[in-house]
Amino acid sequence: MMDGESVATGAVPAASALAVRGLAKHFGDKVAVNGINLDVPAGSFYGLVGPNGAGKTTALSMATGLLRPDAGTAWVHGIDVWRDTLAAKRLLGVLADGVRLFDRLTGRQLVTYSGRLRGMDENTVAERTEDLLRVLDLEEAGSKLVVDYSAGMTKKIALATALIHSPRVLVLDEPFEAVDPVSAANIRSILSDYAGRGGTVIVSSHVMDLVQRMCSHVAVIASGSVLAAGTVDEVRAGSSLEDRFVELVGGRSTGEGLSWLRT
Ligand SMILES: Nc1ncnc2c1ncn2[C@@H]1O[C@H](COP(=O)(O)OP(=O)(O)OP(=O)(O)O)[C@@H](O)[C@H]1O
Repeated sequence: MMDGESVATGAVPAASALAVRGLAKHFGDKVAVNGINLDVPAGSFYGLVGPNGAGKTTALSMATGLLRPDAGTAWVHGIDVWRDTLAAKRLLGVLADGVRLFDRLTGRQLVTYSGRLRGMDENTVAERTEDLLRVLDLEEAGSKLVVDYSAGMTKKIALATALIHSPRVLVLDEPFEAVDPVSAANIRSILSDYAGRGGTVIVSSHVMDLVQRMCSHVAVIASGSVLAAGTVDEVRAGSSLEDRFVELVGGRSTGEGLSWLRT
């Protein structure tokens, strides 16, 4: 579907891994998300891009059962996120932006806790926790308190908590922010393998080059509305995604800039 066009209401979009219809949220006078529609095909690697304050985090929070929408709803594999929140959450792994972790636990304890909370058995949780710590280069840090982690380590341990139960749909808000290049490459290959095996990944990112290389689909959001959505090739329409993004969103300053900023 292009440009978030409206669809017939009433039908449950069961074919999509994640679908949202008419999703809206305002904070006081500020319209953060302005009635958006999106369809994320199952098995896709879906990028969500947009300028700062575009509404990406708000939209993803509403789509994953973390923030109640003013209007509209979301479905995960046909399950209404706001009618059957628990069932929808079982299918989801979420890396939320800025959500507090239980940071008085060690990394290993936090990941273990997430697995146990999902009802997984102890041995599987222990095995997967070690696997995750290893591929995310957190083996040593696993016995440190999360409160003492760097920003990148915190991002990686939060990602581990989103992966432990092998969800059908992963929703990751800026998963590469503050993460070093080697860990980022490891995370990219984990996510690509996962999508290759039928999982669905939705990532928000500001790195256009990464989205262009990594994602099969992309939606461009600005001022709470979807400006374009589809496969990456459809959206970039022969240009680079970065050029297309600037063209769609505008806002490049061409003036003199900060003439006083000099040595
Ligand atoms: N809890 C809140 N209270 C008030 N305003 C909010 C709140 N959360 C978000 N907003 C506002 O809603 C708008 C959308 O914010 P949101 O965090 O969804 O943007 P974003 O696209 O994720 O931005 P970024 O790329 O900078 O992370 C912004 O104008 C923001 O100031």
